[in-house]
Amino acid sequence: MADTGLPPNWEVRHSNSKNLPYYFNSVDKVSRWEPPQGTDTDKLKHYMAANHSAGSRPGAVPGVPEGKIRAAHLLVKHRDSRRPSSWRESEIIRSKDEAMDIIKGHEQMIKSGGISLGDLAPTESDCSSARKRGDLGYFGRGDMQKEFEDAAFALKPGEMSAVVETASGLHLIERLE
Ligand SMILES: O=C(O)CN(Cc1ccccc1)C(=O)c1nc(-c2ccccc2)[nH]c1C(=O)O
Repeated sequence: MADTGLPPNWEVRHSNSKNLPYYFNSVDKVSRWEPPQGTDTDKLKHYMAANHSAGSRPGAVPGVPEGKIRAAHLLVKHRDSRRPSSWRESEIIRSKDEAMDIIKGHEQMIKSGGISLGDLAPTESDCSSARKRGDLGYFGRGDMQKEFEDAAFALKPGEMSAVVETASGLHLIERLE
């Protein structure tokens, strides 16, 4: 079976009614228009180019907007953040150095395998995306602050950035797709 880059039990099928490929899980019997989490989109891109290129842009991955990636992040704000307030604290007074100590602690816990970024974000992130495990959805170049964009686009799916500083605060970024 050609390597689609999809997680186990997932396959690419074709919807004749919509004339579009979709993704089907042969065990759970579920289907979706977007590739499931954990897809290696580079491998899927090559598979699609070789097997489903009829009518679609070369290298296109159905359900993944062209040139976009999906990432989650954990944001620790400080008193010099552009908006030193969040769902967690109405007034954030910690210093940037204190924020750095906090986010480095989160980085170590994630790197040690003790906990994932998606498990930490809901309680520890100062971003409104905390309620979505830090998931920001798909975004392209030009959508985010430049430092954030450059760090996110340098990651491979599944990788986490070092601490990234933006006007919003200090971030850890995990590329999801
Ligand atoms: O920077 C500002 O002037 C205010 N912001 C921007 C913002 C505010 C609310 C919702 C989304 C973005 C934030 O501070 C902020 N930035 C982010 C952010 C920054 C980079 C990537 C993703 C999110 N989240 C937040 C937030 O409160 O929830």
